Amino acid sequence: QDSPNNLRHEVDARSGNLARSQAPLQLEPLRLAIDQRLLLAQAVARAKWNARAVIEDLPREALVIHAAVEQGAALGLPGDWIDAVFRAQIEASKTVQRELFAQWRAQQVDRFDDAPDLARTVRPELDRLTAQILRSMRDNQTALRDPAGKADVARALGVLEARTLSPAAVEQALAPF
Ligand SMILES: C=C(O[C@@H]1C=C(C(=O)O)C=C[C@H]1O)C(=O)O
Repeated sequence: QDSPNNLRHEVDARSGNLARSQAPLQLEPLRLAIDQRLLLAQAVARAKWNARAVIEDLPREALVIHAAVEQGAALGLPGDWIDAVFRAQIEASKTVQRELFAQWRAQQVDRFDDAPDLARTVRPELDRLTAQILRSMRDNQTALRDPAGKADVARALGVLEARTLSPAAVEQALAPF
């Protein structure tokens, strides 16, 4: 109740910084969804490794972006913003996958016993995360698009479990924010 966060907002309110006190950042759902999407790249990579498939699937990428832009429009989100955010998530996912493939090639991994089904299991989960990312973008649209709030947003989103997997991928995923 008296968390540093609440105290900070009280101080802001008393000093007349109402805009800020009325709109505390609620970026935890967005942070989690971005993190989960990146972590899922491990499952994607395993499925592709077992199938001897290539990492990049441009028709699927176009579908992901198209669906996100359409769903985002229904939530009142601008298409160019959605486009940039999802292109970044896709590039980040491919970075994780490429790094894993490089490791597995070096270790001469043959096949995994426990690779998930990409189309039936993993992609539906990615689609669910797309919806979650869009909802939290809608819920925090003002804060996320305010250039003055960049540092706060970066702090709120910055700690991702996926960083242990690939710091480079995390940088890519967070770049549009
Ligand atoms: C995650 C995948 O790998 C790549 C990344 C994609 C994504 O992040 O949505 C889509 C297609 C692929 O280029 C996938 O194939 O589903």
